Amino acid sequence: LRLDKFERYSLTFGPTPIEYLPRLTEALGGRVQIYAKRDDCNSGLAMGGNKLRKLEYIVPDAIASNADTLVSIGGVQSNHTRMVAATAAKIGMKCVVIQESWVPHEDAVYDRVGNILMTRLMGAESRIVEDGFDIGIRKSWEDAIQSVKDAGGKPYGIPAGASVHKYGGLGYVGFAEEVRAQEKQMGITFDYIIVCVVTGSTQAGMIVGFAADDRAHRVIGIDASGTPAQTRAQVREIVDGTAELVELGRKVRDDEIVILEDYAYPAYGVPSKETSDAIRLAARTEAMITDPVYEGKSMQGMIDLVRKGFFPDGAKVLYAHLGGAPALNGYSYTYRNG
Ligand SMILES: Cc1ncc(COP(=O)(O)O)c(CNC2(C(=O)O)CC2)c1O
Repeated sequence: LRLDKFERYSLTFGPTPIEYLPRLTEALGGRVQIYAKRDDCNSGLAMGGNKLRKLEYIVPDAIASNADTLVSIGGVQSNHTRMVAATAAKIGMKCVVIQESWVPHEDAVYDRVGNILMTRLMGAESRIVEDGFDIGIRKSWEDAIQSVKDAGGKPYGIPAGASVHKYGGLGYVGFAEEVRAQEKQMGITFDYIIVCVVTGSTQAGMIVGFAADDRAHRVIGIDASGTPAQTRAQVREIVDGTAELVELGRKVRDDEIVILEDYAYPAYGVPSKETSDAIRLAARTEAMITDPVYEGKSMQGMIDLVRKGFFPDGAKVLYAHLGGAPALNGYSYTYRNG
C-alpha cells in the first residue's frame, strides 16, 4: 500500500504494543485467545489515543496551508478535541474547539473534568454549544472556522473525529501495516480485530489496510454512535477515498464492511448495564481501563461475541484499545459504587 507517498508528522511514540490478556481470556472460557493493541498508550501528548494516529497525516497539510489555528468539534467530553488541542499546543498553533451537547449527563462536574479540563489546560478555546449529537459536518463548526477568519486568523478545519477529511483514514492503514509486522515478529496471525466505530475513519483505515491481505471482513466494527446507518455511510465513503489514495487497486465490497449495531444502546455516550459490566471485567482481570462512551461498548461487544460462540475455538482476537479513559471522570456519579 502506498502509504509512503504521504508525509507523517510524528505525534506518537511509534508502534504500539500488542499484549496477550490471559486473565480476560480465562474469564471468557479460554477457548478464544484475547490480545490487545494499546493505541491508548501511543503518545505522551495528553494521554494519547486513536486520533493522534490520524492527526499525524493531517498536520503536514495544516502546516503547508500556513494555518495558525486548528478548529475542530466533538461532544463536551470529546477525546478528539482534547487530542486536537494537544496537537496544536505541540506544533505551536492556536486551537478553537466546539463542544456540542452530545450526552444527557447526570454528573454535576461533567462539563469541567477529564477531556475538557485538559483541553482548557492546553490553552484551546473550548466553546460549549447546545446542538445535539451528530457525526456529520456541523454549522457550529463552520461558524467557528469563519469566526477565526473574521478575527484575522488563518484556520485549518478538522471535522469530528478527523474522519471526513481526505487524509482521515491513512493513520489506520498504518495500524494494519504495523499489525502485520508485529504478527511476523510474534509468529502469530490474528483472526479478528475488534474496533469501536463512531465517525468512522479508524475502522475505515483498518479495512483498507487489512484488505491488502484479504482480512477486511475480519475487522469487526462495534457501533457506539447509535446512528449506525449514518456511521456506515461515512465508513463506506472513507474506505473508498482512502483505498484510492493508497492505491489498494480494488474496490472494497460492501460485505467486507462489518459493523455490529447491537451494543450502542441506550444511546451515544450512555452506558448500559452490560457496558458497565464489560468495563468492570476488563478492569478487574487486566487493569485495562475502558470508558462508557467508546471502548466500554467495543469491550461489551467482544465479550458478548465470545460468549455467543461467534469466534471459532482457538481463534486469536485482537482488541484495538483506542483510548477514551479520561471521559470516565465525567461519569463518577454513575460509578460511585465501583
Ligand atoms: C476512545 C475512542 N474510541 C473510539 C472512537 C471511534 O473512532 P472513530 O470516530 O474513528 O470511529 C473514538 C472517537 N471519538 C470521537 C470524539 O469526539 O472523541 C470522534 C467521536 C474515541 O474517542
